[in-house]
Amino acid sequence: MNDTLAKLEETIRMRRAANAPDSYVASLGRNGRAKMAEKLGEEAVEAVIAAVQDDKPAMVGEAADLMFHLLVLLADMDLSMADVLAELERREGLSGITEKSSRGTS
Ligand SMILES: N=c1c2ncn([C@@H]3O[C@H](COP(=O)(O)OP(=O)(O)OP(=O)(O)O)[C@@H](O)[C@H]3O)c2ncn1[C@@H]1O[C@H](COP(=O)(O)O)[C@@H](O)[C@H]1O
Repeated sequence: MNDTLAKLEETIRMRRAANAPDSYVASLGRNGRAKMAEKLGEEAVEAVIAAVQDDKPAMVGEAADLMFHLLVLLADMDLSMADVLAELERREGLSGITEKSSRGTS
């Protein structure tokens, strides 16, 4: 997994465990999963708006917010980006099989 994502996941895990009052991650944890999911939805909408407006700097910022809030939600569900990447790799493997079979090779 990418180092930046791995480091951020570790920071999120530590902040959740420490539950410090000044930690944004901890405050998301205290507000509960429904609120975390709502936050992810808001960030997704902001990313959609940036894309429709073709605003590349805004898109980079919103995509970063989106990924951060996704990692927070995954952590709350005791999941991680490794689980997501494993699923993407599984799909990549499946598409390889489909491509081969459509070319008539086994
Ligand atoms: N990567 C991030 C990150 N990306 C986005 N955000 C926060 O996510 C929020 C984005 O929501 P909005 O754009 O809606 O802004 P907002 O209205 O201020 O947000 P709310 O108060 O409504 O939640 C902002 O408050 C950002 O600061 C982040 N907050 C923290 N991190 C990372 O998490 C680490 C731990 O943070 P703490 O828990 O605060 O120590 C930090 O060192 C950073 O590496």
